[in-house]
Amino acid sequence: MPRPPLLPDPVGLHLAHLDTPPDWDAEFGFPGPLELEIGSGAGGHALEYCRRNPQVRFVAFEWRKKYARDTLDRGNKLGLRNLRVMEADARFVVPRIFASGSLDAIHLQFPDPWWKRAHFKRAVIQPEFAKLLLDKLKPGGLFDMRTDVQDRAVAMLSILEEAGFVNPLGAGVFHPYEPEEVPSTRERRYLASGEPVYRARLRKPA
Ligand SMILES: C[S@@+](CC[C@H](N)C(=O)[O-])C[C@H]1O[C@@H](n2cnc3c(N)ncnc32)[C@H](O)[C@@H]1O
Repeated sequence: MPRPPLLPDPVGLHLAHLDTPPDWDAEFGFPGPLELEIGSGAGGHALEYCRRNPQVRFVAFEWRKKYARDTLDRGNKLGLRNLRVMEADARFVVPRIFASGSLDAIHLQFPDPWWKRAHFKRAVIQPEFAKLLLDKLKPGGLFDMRTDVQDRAVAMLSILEEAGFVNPLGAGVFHPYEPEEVPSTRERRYLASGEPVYRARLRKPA
């Protein structure tokens, strides 16, 4: 009987297996700022951000195999040396592979497809994980959050501010749209339709 085809290894497995942070200079082959995206989906933000910012070493987490593999393939076709894609649950791997104070920025865009209140407990941003992300950022580092779900936006902002992130615009205040921002795949749809997007640009205290 023919053997069933084996699934390819998850993208980024060599990093996901590590118990301690790698030497990121060796991994990328050059020094520079280190940034993280959680839930990169179809990769619209990760790919364009890496293209515009070749000096940034960018690690994108996306646990769905097809999205992760497509993003990596498209990044390779574009010749992006500064992108790593991790097909893994960010909540379990981020704690191990980034040292405290090592990240210059964290990007989290339209994270939760589960927008009902009853589903809040499944959300990526929970109090403990928010504290962990704060620890991984450098002093002054950026947390860039966007979502179209108002309830989730308010809840995430409150959890992040409670964890110690500083909102330069004042607690609970959303950030206006900036035309030079790199839109995510999902965000492009809302920019075209004019539907509201709730944005926050928070900082770790310097
Ligand atoms: C609603 S989509 C948005 C994708 C993209 N950020 C955008 O704006 O187009 C959320 C994505 O996050 C991914 N995701 C959710 N939780 C995750 C986790 N803990 N680790 C890795 N990926 C996750 C999902 O698979 C999904 O592709």
